[in-house]
Amino acid sequence: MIIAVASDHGGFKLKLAVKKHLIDRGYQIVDLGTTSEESVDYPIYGKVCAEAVAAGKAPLGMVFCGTGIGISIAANKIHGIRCANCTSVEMAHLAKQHNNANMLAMGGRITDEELAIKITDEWLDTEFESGGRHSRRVDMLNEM
Ligand SMILES: O=C(CO)[C@H](O)[C@H](O)[C@H](O)COP(=O)(O)O
Repeated sequence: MIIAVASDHGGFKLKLAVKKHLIDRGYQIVDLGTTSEESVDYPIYGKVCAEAVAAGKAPLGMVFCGTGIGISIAANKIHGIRCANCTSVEMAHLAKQHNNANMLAMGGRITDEELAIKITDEWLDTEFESGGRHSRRVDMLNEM
């Protein structure tokens, strides 16, 4: 499976760590930037990654900034994107089980690499609980 990833400068190092883990797990990664810790603007990278997911170039996307907040806000501007900014394994579990989040955001200045990898694995390995109230609510989001 392909996963699109992107970050600003604040999430750059965490993106590299998570990217390595994803490659070790057998995923194919499309890295849409940034390419260093030089200061850049997170809306650009949230948008480009979300557009790749919305266009079907990758079924899932991951974005990283200093807090995960700005880049997730940017990603959620794109139709069809449900980007969850997660700081715990439980949030990652529910983001997939209830919200069917197709993008995960994390903050390089908030979450250390070890926890970020646990959050990533939980999000990837949890199934969406489809067919009931959660499907109805996700359908409502998709209609907005
Ligand atoms: O967290 C972020 C946006 O929500 C960014 O990654 C930055 O950390 C934040 O905007 C601060 O930016 P700075 O230019 O590195 O001070």
